Amino acid sequence: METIYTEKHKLRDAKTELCGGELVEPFERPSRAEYVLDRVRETDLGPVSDPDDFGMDPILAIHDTEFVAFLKTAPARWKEAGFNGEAIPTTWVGRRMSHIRPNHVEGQLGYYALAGETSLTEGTWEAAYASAQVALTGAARIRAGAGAVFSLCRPPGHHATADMYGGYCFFNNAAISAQHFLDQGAKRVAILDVDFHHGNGTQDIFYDRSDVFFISLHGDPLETFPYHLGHAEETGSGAGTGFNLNFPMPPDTPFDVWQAALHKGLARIAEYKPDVLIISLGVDTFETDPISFFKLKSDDFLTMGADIASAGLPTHFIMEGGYDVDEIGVNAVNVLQGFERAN
Ligand SMILES: NCCCNCCCCCS
Ligand SMILES: [Zn+2]
Repeated sequence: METIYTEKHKLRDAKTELCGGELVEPFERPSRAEYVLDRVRETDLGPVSDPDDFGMDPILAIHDTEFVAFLKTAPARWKEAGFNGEAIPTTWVGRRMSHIRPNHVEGQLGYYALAGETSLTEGTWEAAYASAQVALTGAARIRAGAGAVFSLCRPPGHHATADMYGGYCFFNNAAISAQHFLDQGAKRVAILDVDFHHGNGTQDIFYDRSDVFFISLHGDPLETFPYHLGHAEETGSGAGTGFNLNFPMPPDTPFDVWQAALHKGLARIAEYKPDVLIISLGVDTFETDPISFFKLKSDDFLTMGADIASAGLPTHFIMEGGYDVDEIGVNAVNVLQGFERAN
């Protein structure tokens, strides 16, 4: 299986994350992509290629122009406003408050942020742009006939909506890939999000549409991030009713319970008959992941990959989360190897 990767992910190198009332070293750090790349090479998974550049249009097909411009200018504006640390929001649109966008960068941070752990820094925009190109290049490989491809995206994307960032995400790489497939002639795209955290951004983007079927297996939002979306009763709206499927699961969920939900999701994907399957591949479902609470073991990721292969669809794997840095390479590539062996 070919891997698409770029060194430009290193431009996203925030020094602080707000966690537990402290500024800590971010969990979403450059070494994550390097561990995965090392494992790709160690296992001879396949060639590693640089991304092509598809420009801004596929990003703007998903994200609002003002939001994209904000991400680009906010770090410099933050400094000009006299703040010394990295740009972290401190105010949000509370209940029954106005949705008029403030002028001041401090107000705009809360207007565009859905969470406060993710600092905005110089280089973030460029890294997010490059990550989207990694996704788009993977999509192009599938369109050119590849049965499967791995877009080693960093920063991740599944928490980003059309006009909000957070949860370490800025541009929604899976959504950008899905829209690109549709713009290039696909009729139906399924996105299966196996990251521990609900893909609130991807759900939000396609919630009222039937041409993208979004399925997510994740920690119950009553107990974990993103907290404010991801419940089972969220099944889509308008034309999208029935094309959104959430499987929230409790703390300490073991693989057999998780896999039962996967099989239900794969059955619904088979009924939907998509032209392509996009996998939002987060491996923070791992038993020792520092910010999650499922109990998958490394071998379970091999089984996960084999189960995904059983769908028999062209499959675009897009890297999302996974934070137990040492193990992230083994677990992510185990999914890809399990997929390959089953094919
Ligand atoms: N103190 C940790 C809080 C983490 N909150 C954001 C989690 C984003 C996961 C992206 S896959
Ligand atoms: Zn996650």
